[in-house]
Amino acid sequence: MLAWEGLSHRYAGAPQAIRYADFALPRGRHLLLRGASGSGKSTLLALLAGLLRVQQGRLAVAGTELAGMSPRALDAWRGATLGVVPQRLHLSEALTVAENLALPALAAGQGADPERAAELLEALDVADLAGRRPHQLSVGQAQRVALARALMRRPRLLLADEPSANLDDDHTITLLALLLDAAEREGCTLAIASHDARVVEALGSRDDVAEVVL
Ligand SMILES: Nc1ncnc2c1ncn2[C@@H]1O[C@H](COP(=O)(O)OP(=O)(O)OP(=O)(O)O)[C@@H](O)[C@H]1O
Repeated sequence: MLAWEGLSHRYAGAPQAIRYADFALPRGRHLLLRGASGSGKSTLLALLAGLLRVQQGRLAVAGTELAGMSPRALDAWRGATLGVVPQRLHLSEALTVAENLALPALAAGQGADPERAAELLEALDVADLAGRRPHQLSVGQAQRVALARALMRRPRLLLADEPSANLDDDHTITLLALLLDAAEREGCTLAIASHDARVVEALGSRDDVAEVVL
């Protein structure tokens, strides 16, 4: 599902490249990417998502070798393969929850899928919030909506960058359970980047989670 070899990334003007030790995610495992601030977690997630181009080395995600793909091909691949729960949720305030869930399909030039949206909101226990706008949601509800949006197009890989940032202990534990449950139900692989000790403690001991420490 995920593997890289000889992978490094150098930002323009940076004195040196960030180098990643070779890694292959065992089948059936989720990924916990951890490391100190500035160690390169977000950069690696951006590479996995095809948002940064592979400059050096090889990177295979869900059976696709990303090095050498054109930006256009990467865009299409990303939309069909990945779901992303961003650190700041980026729900559109101008739209209702249901409309926010229609965005991924519309962005890909496809029709909205209200049945899929309803199914996900139900599974995430926020079915009654479909008509609300993001500012009318609690923190935990907004997290669920962002997760539902990430799952709309049935991704094979679900990426979450520092999902517990700004969450208290209870919300953090609940969110991790939601992410793991959703990955199980949807049959997708989860990749979480975090330097939060609570996340590391909750996920590090699970035998369905492999860790990469940067
Ligand atoms: N656009 C950029 N241009 C130049 N340098 C960058 C850029 N983005 C990140 N960096 C640098 O690359 C290194 C890795 O950054 P990255 O954001 O991947 O780390 P991180 O492990 O996700 O950190 P954090 O936990 O603080 O979010 C850091 O030294 C950072 O300063």
